[in-house]
Amino acid sequence: MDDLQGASRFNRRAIKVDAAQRLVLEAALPGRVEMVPLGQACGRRLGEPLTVTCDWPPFARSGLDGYAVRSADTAQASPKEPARLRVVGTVAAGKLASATVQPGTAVRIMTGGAVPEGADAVVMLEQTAEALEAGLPAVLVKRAALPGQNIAQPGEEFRRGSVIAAPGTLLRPGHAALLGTFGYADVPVYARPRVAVLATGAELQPVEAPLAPGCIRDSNSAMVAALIEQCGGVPIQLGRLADEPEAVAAALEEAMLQADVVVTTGGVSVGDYDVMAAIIRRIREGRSETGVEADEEPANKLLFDKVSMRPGSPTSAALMNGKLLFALSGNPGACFVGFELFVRPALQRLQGSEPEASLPAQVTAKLAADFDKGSPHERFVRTRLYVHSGIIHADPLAFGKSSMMASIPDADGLIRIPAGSSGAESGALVEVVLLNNRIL
Ligand SMILES: Nc1nc2c(c(=O)[nH]1)N[C@H]1C(S)=C(S)[C@@H](COP(=O)(O)OP(=O)(O)OC[C@H]3O[C@@H](n4cnc5c(N)ncnc54)[C@H](O)[C@@H]3O)O[C@H]1N2
Ligand code: MOO
Ligand SMILES: [Mg+2]
Repeated sequence: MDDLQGASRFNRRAIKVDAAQRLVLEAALPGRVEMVPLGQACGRRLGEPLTVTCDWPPFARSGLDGYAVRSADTAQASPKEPARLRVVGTVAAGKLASATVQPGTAVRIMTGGAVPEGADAVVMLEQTAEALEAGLPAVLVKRAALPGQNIAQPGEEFRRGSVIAAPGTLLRPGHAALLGTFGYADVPVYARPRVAVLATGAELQPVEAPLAPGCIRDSNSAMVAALIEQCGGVPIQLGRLADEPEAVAAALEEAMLQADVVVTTGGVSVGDYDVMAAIIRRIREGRSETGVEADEEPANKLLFDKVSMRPGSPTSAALMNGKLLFALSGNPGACFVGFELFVRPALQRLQGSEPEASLPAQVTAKLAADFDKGSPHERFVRTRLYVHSGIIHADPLAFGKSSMMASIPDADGLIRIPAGSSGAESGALVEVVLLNNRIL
């Protein structure tokens, strides 16, 4: 494997996590916009600004079941001396009144009904009594009504033309209510980024295979695919690749044709068969023969090939054929952390989220146990989070080594132990990167 030999294998320059994240967000730009039925829009990011299509409510609307009246007619009303009004019609929701409300009259009205002309208040049913006036239906109103009472005025909640939500907004069920109200049967949303997943490593067996000596099953592909789904992307699992640079380069070329982003795992360190390190080095040294080089923005460009962090220090990212390529570490813990810190923000950005908002949210938490740190790099420690007396506590999980996965399912966050420190003591305040932007 001559391509993997030589001094250039070792002169990778580590950059800080924040700088690496900035490079990723500069390279990841919002992608295609597509129309989806309203029922499928929640959880997607809006692709175009949507505006209010009519004043809301669109008509003066009763908030109660009762009677539409002229408030002046009830000014002297009391339980002892109620106002007596002739009932000249009924309005069900969805129907219009046949009569207007003239002095001395009322119209029976249901919640959501259009308040008839002439009325300026609605009296709730419980404050009235049915009566007769010269043998015709009438109502006794026992309390003075205030002008406007129990009526939602046209346009009081929304004005036509105002913005419902800006592009990049993550649509929630509440947005569905607004979009339904304003007639958006189809909604423009950012297309789900298609993300190819490739695992490298001759030791990797398919999940369904029995264990062979020296081999393990490929678990990273399933984890990365699930993470991609969680970010709103569409995973395209392309399976496992042997540690053969030409075969891997060809597979990447193929993957770039069908995906917006390619994620590989494994082979990114300094081992003899670390094939992704060789591919990334070709890009760094401008030796990639593939792709058309644009004048301004090269189609093949290294973003970083080492990050000052643990786990995941050899994590690399590049543009290849103009597409984002993330080469995550093979160690499951490092693979997971690399995804959260770099791939997730890229997928958010591709779906229109603002650069700053694309980064995982961070909270300050109280450390629930001492944490000793062996490495001089910034450390990302998988942790459980819980709230006690209104304060977020971070309880570091056992089995947190880069090569270990036992702590990944229980992790709610990643404690950031700064570079240069020797760890942190129980009770100290620490910064925690949230996983999937959720505390619990
Ligand atoms: N001499 C040095 N050795 C290593 C260094 C170093 O700086 N100098 N860095 C270490 C660090 S840190 C990490 S992290 C790993 C990175 O390894 P690679 O990204 O090259 O990954 P592999 O060598 O392919 O595999 C590492 C480990 O993970 C297992 N693996 C790989 N793929 C999968 C998969 N799809 N599913 C489950 N497990 C997988 C693999 O069998 C290995 O055990 O390098 C250190 N070495
Ligand atoms: O940086 Mo590697 O991911 O520890 O172990
Ligand atoms: Mg390796």
